[in-house]
Amino acid sequence: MTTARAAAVGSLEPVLAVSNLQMRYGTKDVLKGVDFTAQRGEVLALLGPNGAGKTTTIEILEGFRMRSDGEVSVLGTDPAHGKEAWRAKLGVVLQSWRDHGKWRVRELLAQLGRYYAPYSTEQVKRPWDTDELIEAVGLTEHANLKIATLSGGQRRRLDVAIGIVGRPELLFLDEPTVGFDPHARREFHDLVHRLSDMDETTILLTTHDLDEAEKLADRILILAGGRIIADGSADALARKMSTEAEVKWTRNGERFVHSTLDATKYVRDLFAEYGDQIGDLEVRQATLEETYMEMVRQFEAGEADTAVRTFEEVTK
Ligand SMILES: Nc1ncnc2c1ncn2[C@@H]1O[C@H](COP(=O)(O)OP(=O)(O)OP(=O)(O)O)[C@@H](O)[C@H]1O
Repeated sequence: MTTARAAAVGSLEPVLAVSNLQMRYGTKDVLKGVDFTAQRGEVLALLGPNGAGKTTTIEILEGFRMRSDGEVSVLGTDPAHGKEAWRAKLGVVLQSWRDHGKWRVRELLAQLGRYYAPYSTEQVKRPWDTDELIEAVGLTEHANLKIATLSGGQRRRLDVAIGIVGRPELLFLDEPTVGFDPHARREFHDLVHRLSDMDETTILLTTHDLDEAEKLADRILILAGGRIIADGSADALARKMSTEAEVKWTRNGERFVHSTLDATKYVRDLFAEYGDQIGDLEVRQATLEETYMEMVRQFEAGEADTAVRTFEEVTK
């Protein structure tokens, strides 16, 4: 096979392929059969309640944790057997801060970047130029400061810089925006878009925040009850929902509320019967967020099975 052809075939392979992934801690099954794939350049958000297994999933894909069962391929390699050259193509931003407090921002990034130099290619120069990287994450004014003096949000930006200094093909971000103010959050979202659009970086991020997932991700994967219970774009998930709508109106000074699956027909019938007597009409469909939050509430109240079943019913 020619090199060009091999590259073309290679690019069609999914960057991530996960099939029937299972993880058991002691007697507790946390992942019971997780399935998904990601193509090059896609941004995926793995969303789910506390304890659903998001970090576990991401750690298995990073090669930091051994799975109990299932098939996993990350950039064509089983992470359980990934070598240095494979690891150099991954970027990882963990949840917890690894302390390098006495280092200065620029110094640390330049130092970490050296590790990636042997993996530089014609297409992808590695590492990222230190000052350009610092600018990309919005730390230019802080480049010469000791890390211990940075605020929480600035440290998180540095975490992101550490994760992308080697210009990864695939980037894992575990709850990247915790501690960001709205401005830092918006800048971070711009950075994620830039990485996926310009560098075709594939990104898998975990978040609790549906709003963030909607803003950032091409696809949202909802993990609950040990499985992916929804997989699609925010629009597709919202469209799939066939929940009841609430119709409110007044007639002769009296207020009425009615729940119905077919609001259009109900309102048509209402006008056919009462015409001009109808006032203050309001029709509200539950949003994806409301449905998701209800699922999380039930999940956190210990009703995991009910939560998953209800959510699946409304999004099927
Ligand atoms: N090393 C471990 N040993 C035993 N149980 C563990 C271990 N790591 C995680 N767990 C348990 O597995 C479940 C999933 O944890 P995980 O951290 O993957 O969830 P998460 O979705 O990332 O949660 P959060 O949103 O709170 O970060 C939890 O019940 C957790 O207590």
